[in-house]
Amino acid sequence: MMKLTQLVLASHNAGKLKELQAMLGDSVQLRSIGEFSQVEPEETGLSFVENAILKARNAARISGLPALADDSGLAVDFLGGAPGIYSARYADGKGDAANNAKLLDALKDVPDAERGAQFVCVLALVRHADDPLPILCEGLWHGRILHAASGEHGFGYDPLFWVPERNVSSAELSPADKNQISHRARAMDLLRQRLSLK
Ligand SMILES: O=P(O)(O)OP(=O)(O)OP(=O)(O)OC[C@H]1O[C@@H](n2cnc3c(O)ncnc32)[C@H](O)[C@@H]1O
Ligand SMILES: [Mg+2]
Repeated sequence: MMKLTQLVLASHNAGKLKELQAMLGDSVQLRSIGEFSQVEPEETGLSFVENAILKARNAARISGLPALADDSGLAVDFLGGAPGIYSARYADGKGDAANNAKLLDALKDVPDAERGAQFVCVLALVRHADDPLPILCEGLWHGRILHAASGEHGFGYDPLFWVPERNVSSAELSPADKNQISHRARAMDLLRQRLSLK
């Protein structure tokens, strides 16, 4: 693998950029695809892997730089793994607050024992738009869906995600703590190994 000093992050989500740059440290500079284009590609894949590759190729094509994409979401056991790859679009694109309200409603009266869920993160790295061998790394984070939102940190579904190993919601973890144990942290650990960073 060539030495990477600059990567474009194929994401319009500021929360992801912050977390991924913090995890990478100074070794690699992450530039946002927002510097190059405001148009978001349609996420037409049927899996996190397909959507991550699609976003990475699109960003590499637009920027001319090697590209990293993060496709992630929340899979809720009681909902058969939904919202899954549709997590960002769960409430028809109305945003995080609407997504969280819809999830709480879908789990109304569901007891704690049946509220298990996993955050999923797939990172895809392509060296150029037509790269025939994207690097793929995944991470899972097991927890439970709370009955009400709690905490101010993070983004997305963090206020509803109970982290059993810490007894807090993931929005109550400090950013540094979340970045040690999250689905994204696990995927990034693998990516760093693949790239011989560390
Ligand atoms: O596609 P890009 O531009 O990267 O940004 P996005 O926000 O649309 O990202 P996804 O398509 O991967 O959808 C991810 C969804 O899962 C949520 N999500 C992912 N990681 C999360 C985390 O660490 N904490 C809370 N919610 C998370 C996030 O809020 C979105 O609703
Ligand atoms: Mg998206």
